[in-house]
Amino acid sequence: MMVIGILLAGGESRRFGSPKAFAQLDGELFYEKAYQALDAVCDRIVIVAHPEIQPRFPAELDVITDLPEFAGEGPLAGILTAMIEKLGDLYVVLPCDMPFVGPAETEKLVSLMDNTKNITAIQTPVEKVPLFSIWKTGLQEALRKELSDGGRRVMVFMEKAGVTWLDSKAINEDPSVFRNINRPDL
Ligand SMILES: Nc1nc2c(ncn2[C@@H]2O[C@H](COP(=O)(O)OP(=O)(O)OP(=O)(O)O)[C@@H](O)[C@H]2O)c(=O)[nH]1
Repeated sequence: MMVIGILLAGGESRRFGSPKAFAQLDGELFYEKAYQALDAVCDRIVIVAHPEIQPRFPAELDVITDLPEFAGEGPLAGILTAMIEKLGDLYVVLPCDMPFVGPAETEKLVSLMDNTKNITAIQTPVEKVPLFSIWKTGLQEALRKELSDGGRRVMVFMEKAGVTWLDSKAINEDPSVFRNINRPDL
């Protein structure tokens, strides 16, 4: 079983004002936090980065950019790119802007994965959290079609592909662990 981690860092960070992957929390960069969380459960990790920040990552990391035909077209473009570039059985997706998710959370998510569905993700009492999720292989063609048809919305694709939404409490009692940082003051 080959488990690939997909670290999403291909966004514009417009609301944040500077690249979120390189923002800091407790002396660590956001992308380092996400990397450590993925490292606990993945055989390999691929960072799908915005071209402008690709050179800033350490040379030993595997950093790619979106497929040219879908570049910058949102998280689905990043996920498809990683799935095409790295063949695996399972893909654990984590965005660079969820710095409170750590190894304990990725381990629980993997252990609670619903094998009967293509995607397993979580929902807190207030919202669904589509980008902290596990995707089975075999979705590449459906993803390509979705993007070619102009589909950009992650949750729309997830529902079409088949998704189980786990209660976030099963992974961490505190729902604020699953918040994503969009602005510098949050
Ligand atoms: N590979 C890739 N990742 C993306 C793309 N757009 C967003 N992401 C990532 O998906 C996650 C959620 O992104 P958002 O916060 O919605 O968007 P953002 O572009 O980073 O920020 P804003 O410009 O403020 O909307 C982050 O980890 C982004 O880096 C994209 O086009 N390609």
